[in-house]
Formats: sequence, C-alpha cells, structure tokens
Amino acid sequence: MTATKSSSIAPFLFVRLKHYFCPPCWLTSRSSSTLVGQPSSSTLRAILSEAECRLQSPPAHPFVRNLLSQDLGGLAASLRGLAGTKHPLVEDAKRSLLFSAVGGSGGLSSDSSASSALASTVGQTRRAVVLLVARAHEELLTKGSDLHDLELLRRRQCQLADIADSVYTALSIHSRVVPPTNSDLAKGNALAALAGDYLLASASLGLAELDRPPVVKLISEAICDIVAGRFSLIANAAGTDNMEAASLCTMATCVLNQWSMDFAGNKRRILSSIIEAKRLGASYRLGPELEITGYGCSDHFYEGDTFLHSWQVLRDLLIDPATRDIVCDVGMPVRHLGVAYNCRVVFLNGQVLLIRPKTRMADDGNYRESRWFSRWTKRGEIDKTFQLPDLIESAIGQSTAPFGDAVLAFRDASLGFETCEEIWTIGS
Ligand SMILES: NC(=O)CC[C@H](N)C(=O)O
Repeated sequence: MTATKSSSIAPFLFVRLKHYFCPPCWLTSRSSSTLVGQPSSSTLRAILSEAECRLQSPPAHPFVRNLLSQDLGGLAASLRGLAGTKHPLVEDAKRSLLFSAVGGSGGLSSDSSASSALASTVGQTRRAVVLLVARAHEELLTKGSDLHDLELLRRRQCQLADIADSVYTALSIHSRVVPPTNSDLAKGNALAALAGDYLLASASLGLAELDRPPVVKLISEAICDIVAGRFSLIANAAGTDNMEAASLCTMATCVLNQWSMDFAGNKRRILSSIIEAKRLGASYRLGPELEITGYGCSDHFYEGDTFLHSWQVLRDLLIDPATRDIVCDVGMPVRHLGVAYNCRVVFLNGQVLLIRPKTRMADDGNYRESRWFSRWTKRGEIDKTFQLPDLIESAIGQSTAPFGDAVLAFRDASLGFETCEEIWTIGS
C-alpha cells in the first residue's frame, strides 16, 4: 500500500473505521494483538465472527472482513503520509480519541454484560488509534534517528496508549458503577467519584508542570498506595466473603522482662503487653514460656504455691477488662491429674479456650525441664473435662476447659501451638 499525502480515500477510510469502531459498536474481542500494531487478519476474523454472533445476523456487507482489514492497513499508511500536514484526518483521529475517552459516544449502558465487553473493545480501539496516530508522527520524528531512539519512541507510544486506556477505563467504570439516575444518593455518589477524579487529574497537571520526573514518580506512587490502602479497608469491612482480606491478621509476640516468682511484677508486665498489643491492632497476643512464674523457678516448680499463685494471676487477667477482645496466650505451669506440665493457657473474653501442655522437654545443656515437668505424649488428644480450680470457676463461671494437644479453629483462622523445644524436635 502506498501512502500519499493527497490520498483522497483516506478520509473515507477513517470515517468508515470510526463507524465500525464507535458505538453502536459490536466488537467484543479482548485480544490485545490489535494494540501493538496492525491487527492480524485472523484476529479480525475472530472479532467479526463474534460481532456477527452478537448481531445474530450476517454482516450487512458481504465483504466486510476484507474491507476492515484493508481499512486498517490503509489508515496506518495514510496517516503516516499525512503526518505533520495539519490534515483534518489527523484532527479527526484526535477528536475521536477525546470523544470516546469521555464516554460521549453513548455506547456505555449501565448494566448490560455487553457494556463491559463494549467498554473493553472501545478501549482497545483507543489504544490502536493512539498507536496509529503516534506512528504517523514517528517518521517525522525519527528522520535521522538511530535504532535505539526508535525503540525508545515505541515504548513511549505504548505508555501513551496505556495512559489513554487507563483514563478511559476509569471513566467507563464510573458510568457503570454510578449510572445516571434520579436518586439523590446515586447522584451524590457519581459527583463524589467524579470530584475525586477531577482533583486527582488537577494534581497530575500540577505534577506535570513541576517538570521533575522523580518527584512526579514519588507522589504518584504515594497516591497509588493511599488508594490501595483505602481499597483494602473496604475489602476488610466487606466481611469474610473476601478470603484474601479475611486472612489478614495482626499478631503480637512479646519478650517480657519476667522475674522468677515475682507474680505481681510478672502480672503487671503481661497486662501492659496485652494493652500494648491491642493498641497496635493485634487480635492475638502471645507471651513467653512460663511467663506468669518466670522461666527459671527451678525447684519452686515442686511447690504447690507456685501453681496456686499462677492460677491467681490467670484469674486476675481473665477478669481484667483490658484483656477483652483479644486472644491471649500466656505461659504457666498447670497440674493435670497430679502431673505438672509446662503449658500455654489460651483465653478470650474471660473464657479459657484451651490449656495446651508442652509435648517435648528441653533437657540439653543447663535446661532441666524433665526434672519438674512431664511432656504431654497424647498427640492430637485432649481431655475435655479438665477441672478448673474453684478460684477460676467462681471468678468466670467456667468449670472445665479442654486440656491437651489441639488446634483452635476460629471463624477465619486456625491457631496451632509450638513451645520452644518443640520447634527443634523432629515429629513434634
Ligand atoms: N525452653 C526451651 O524449650 C529451650 C529449648 C531450646 N533447645 C533452646 O536452646 O532454646
């Protein structure tokens, strides 16, 4: 195909193309092969077949396929020839681009499934037009340029096409999400969305005028982050339907300065760590091993009082309003059927959910856990009828709690346990 500046067929070609591509547009292919250059004839055939199906009738023109492929080829060649001549065709291309970018071509209805296909196709057309127009200028701009410049230019053309497509997509989303209606609420939503766009667009303009690419990049990234943050807030608020959002959880682990047998001080530090965990938005607070007594109580673990005082501290924690609305996992020694275990006690809103004994003892080096504790050997088993001491029952009204090796299943998460030595032990 030869390109001449005075090609008389060019305006005709473009007008016809516009007719094909603009509403009532029926092209529905999402193929992206049309976006970077001239569409292949097989792509065009696929697009047209789909269009025919949608129209449920044969195309008006028997040679429409051939005409369309010729049009595209002719358009590209003719535009290239017209570059820089201020020919109305180039203006027409520009107008068409802007016209469709504001949804003015009237093709976007509010709710039909065809409208999203249409939006995507018109978006593709836009990218194709941007590329064609840009390519038409390419010859002028690249006269005497080397290959590297050409490559750079192509990349910029694609970026331009992407930007045009993003703007169009944003606006078409609005016209579908907030369709024109008489309801005040819908009008308010539409105005809010458009006002937000307008302000962001103004910010972009201001950034462009700065003419400092690194600053523009930084601020644009910040805007993206803010929007992503808002988006995840909405997703979180949407409930557990959104599994990705529902699986996000903040957990607090604490390293406390606990002292052996300092029950009052240890309790104070545990409580303040729970308050801190809640302040930071955690829904689960995990404390150190044997944090109520302190880890190194040595033969004090033979004394009944050590267990009693541990329960007293636990009672105070259970009834303290500061421990509400967070899963607390504290470490303390517990006797079950007369046997001492090094345990995790998990509670929520004043109720003991599980007492979980350690299943592997640390006895290497100067660790001597087996001297004071037994390990829980019943893997995956619990005693559901563990009797809580009277002082706990009278404080919280709960008489028994599950004792053993279990996983706690919450509505949106499961909680398993591993205490220190268990991490290093195969098969634990
Ligand atoms: N308390 C423990 O279970 C300690 C075990 C582990 N071997 C360590 O050295 O830390």
